[in-house]
Amino acid sequence: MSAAFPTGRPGARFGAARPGPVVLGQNQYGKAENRVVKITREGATHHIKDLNVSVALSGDMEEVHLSGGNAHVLPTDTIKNTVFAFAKKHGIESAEQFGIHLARHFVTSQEPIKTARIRIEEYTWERIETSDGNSRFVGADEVKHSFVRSGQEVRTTQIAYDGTSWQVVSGLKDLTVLNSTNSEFWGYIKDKYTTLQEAYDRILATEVHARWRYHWSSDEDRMPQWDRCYAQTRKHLLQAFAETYSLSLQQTLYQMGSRVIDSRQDVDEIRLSLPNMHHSLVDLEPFGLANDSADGAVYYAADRPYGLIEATILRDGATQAIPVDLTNL
Ligand SMILES: O=c1[nH]c(=O)c2[nH]c(=O)[nH]c2[nH]1
Repeated sequence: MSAAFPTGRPGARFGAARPGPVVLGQNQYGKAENRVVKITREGATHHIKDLNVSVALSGDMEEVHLSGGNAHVLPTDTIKNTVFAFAKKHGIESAEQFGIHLARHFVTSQEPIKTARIRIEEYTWERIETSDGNSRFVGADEVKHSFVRSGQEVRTTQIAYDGTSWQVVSGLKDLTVLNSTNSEFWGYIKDKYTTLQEAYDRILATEVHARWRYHWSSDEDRMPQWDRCYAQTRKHLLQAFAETYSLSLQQTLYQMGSRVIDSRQDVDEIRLSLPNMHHSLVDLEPFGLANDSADGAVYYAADRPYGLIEATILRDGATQAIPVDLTNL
């Protein structure tokens, strides 16, 4: 059985006029967006973990929907409390590890609960460098307890567990990158609606939204080192973006995805969603100013509409399991 994404039984027939029995379709419940912040202390040096944890449980839940009998319902309030208690009791080694702990707990501790899906967003904080080089001392202790929230990407993970198998899909969103050259776009279809000029030296910028599925699916297998895997995958994405001489964002996307699949044996599939953050040269001719992509070029950064380039890159033989629409993950 796949732990992937619970689909449930087919839903009721649509159309109010149609006669026939009504059945309960896919259902799940839980507590969404538990904002958990944990501070751990090493002397005066503090560490921060800042998570947004959403829990969705499903299983033997016909009764509560059909008659309101709550005997199988673990209250969402209890679900919330469990998230906070686990942060205290077990710590947050990584978002993935924390999600695995929670999913295992819900599925194994309550008989009616058959599957758990834990979604986590992680926000990163950087230390604030103080005027004395971040090394203020109180007694013998170096004081490090001030942070600025990183404007960079949000780390994400989704853990799905059905009591037997695991699916871990991790990722990142809002990682903004830009190449100020080494990007062209030409040779495309031209019809009567085409006005786009061919570009032989353009800016290529995007906000990387990526989800990758780990090969790990069984407690029998060696578990990946989640933090290291995240850092390496992020690095491969960035390096492939920077190192690709791009003839289209589609080509860059494929290079980014295949770099991850080639370099990380523990990743079987990656889906990338890349908005093309168009930068167009401003026409400054009316002011007697030549403006081409040579030195000192001035661009207009349009924020919408934007091209949206999306694809899944897989290890040969792997099954595509990451949903096409990443907002549904
Ligand atoms: O890299 C690109 N891919 C496209 O499909 C496209 N379409 C477009 O107008 N500009 C671009 N750029």
